[in-house]
Amino acid sequence: MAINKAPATGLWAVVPAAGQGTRFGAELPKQYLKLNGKAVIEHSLDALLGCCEIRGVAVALKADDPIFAELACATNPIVRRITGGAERAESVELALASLSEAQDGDWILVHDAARPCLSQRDIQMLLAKGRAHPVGALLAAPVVDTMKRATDQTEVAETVDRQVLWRALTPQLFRYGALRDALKYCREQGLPVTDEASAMEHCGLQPLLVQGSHRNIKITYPDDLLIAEVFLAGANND
Ligand SMILES: Nc1ccn([C@@H]2O[C@H](COP(=O)(O)OP(=O)(O)OP(=O)(O)O)[C@@H](O)[C@H]2O)c(=O)n1
Ligand SMILES: C[C@](O)(CO)[C@H](O)COP(=O)(O)O
Repeated sequence: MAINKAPATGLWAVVPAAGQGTRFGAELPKQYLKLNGKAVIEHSLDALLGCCEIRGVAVALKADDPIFAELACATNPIVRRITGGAERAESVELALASLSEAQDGDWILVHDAARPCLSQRDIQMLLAKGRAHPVGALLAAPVVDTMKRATDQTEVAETVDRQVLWRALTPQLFRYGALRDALKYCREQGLPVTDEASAMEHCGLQPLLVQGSHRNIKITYPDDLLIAEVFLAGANND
């Protein structure tokens, strides 16, 4: 893999793309579905590759993935492919391990392949605020609905104060060594990790929430693809 030359502390990216897209229910994993003429994952990678500070991008794929290699972004010299794991956290851990040139103090952006509407503005804001924070940061969006806690019978137990509730987005930005250590600790302890911030939280750390665009959706269900089409078409007005 060629490496972008950049001074000082390094910046690298990891893209978990080894999911099946079970909830989406398409024949292909959702990251390979067409969105405005390109695969979903190409949009996600293009956003990262637009950040010229990034030295290398490790993409975690399912074993024997036949599709990624056919995409134009697969030939980008700073993109490397690795085989992911059964869970997203395992895919991220394996991708981190493949970045053998990275130093413990370098920064890592972890971004879902399934989030194709990431803007340069959000990447730059996350980098500026996250690198100034001792732990690191994640893009996030405040919840917009009234939030209820449910009983076991799916009745309302209480209304939860939404002022303190945020939706976790990606990218998430952490130091290479600290993130590797946190993911390893959670794996060994059997702790649930649905995003990188949760691994850091299990280690007693408090990542910074950086408010990002509500357009940075994760493709989960078929309707999300239609919404992403509209968001991408209007991306210049973001
Ligand atoms: N074992 C896994 C599972 C998920 N992912 C990636 O993590 C991101 C977010 O996961 P999610 O939206 O849950 O994707 P899927 O696991 O594909 O979806 P589903 O849960 O509906 O099967 C996606 O880019 C997905 O490809 C991964 O790299 N490795
Ligand atoms: C990392 C993530 O995108 C943050 O919202 C999300 O946790 C991954 O998706 P999942 O649906 O929880 O697997």
